[in-house]
Amino acid sequence: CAKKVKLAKDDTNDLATCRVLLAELEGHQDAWPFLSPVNHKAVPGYRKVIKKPMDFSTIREKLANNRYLNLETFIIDVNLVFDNCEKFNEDNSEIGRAGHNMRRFFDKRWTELLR
Ligand SMILES: Cn1cc(C(=O)NCCN)ccc1=O
Repeated sequence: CAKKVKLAKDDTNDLATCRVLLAELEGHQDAWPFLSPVNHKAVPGYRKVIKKPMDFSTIREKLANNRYLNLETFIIDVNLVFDNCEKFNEDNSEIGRAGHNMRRFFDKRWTELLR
């Protein structure tokens, strides 16, 4: 739009960008541990250790209900998924490795889309 303050970032396409990024995360072959909330009844210790659970289906729900203020608050939730994973899982484990792979993929994609 014309006549905006020069320093303001153009956030017009941020919602579409979040939807694209989330779809790509969900479609990744290593997304399986993160597609739905961790079942804390089936995973001993999870509820006590992880203070703010997050997963891709919860992010999709929040996006659909306009719960993200901007791209940054969306990225904070995506990173929460990976930070929780690192906290609870050994690096050298199936789920730990999936988390590292997904974080690497996400970092690459959002910088490509926004830089
Ligand atoms: C992200 N995460 C997932 C699980 C899990 O068991 N997910 C169900 C996969 N079918 C356990 C711990 C953990 O940190």
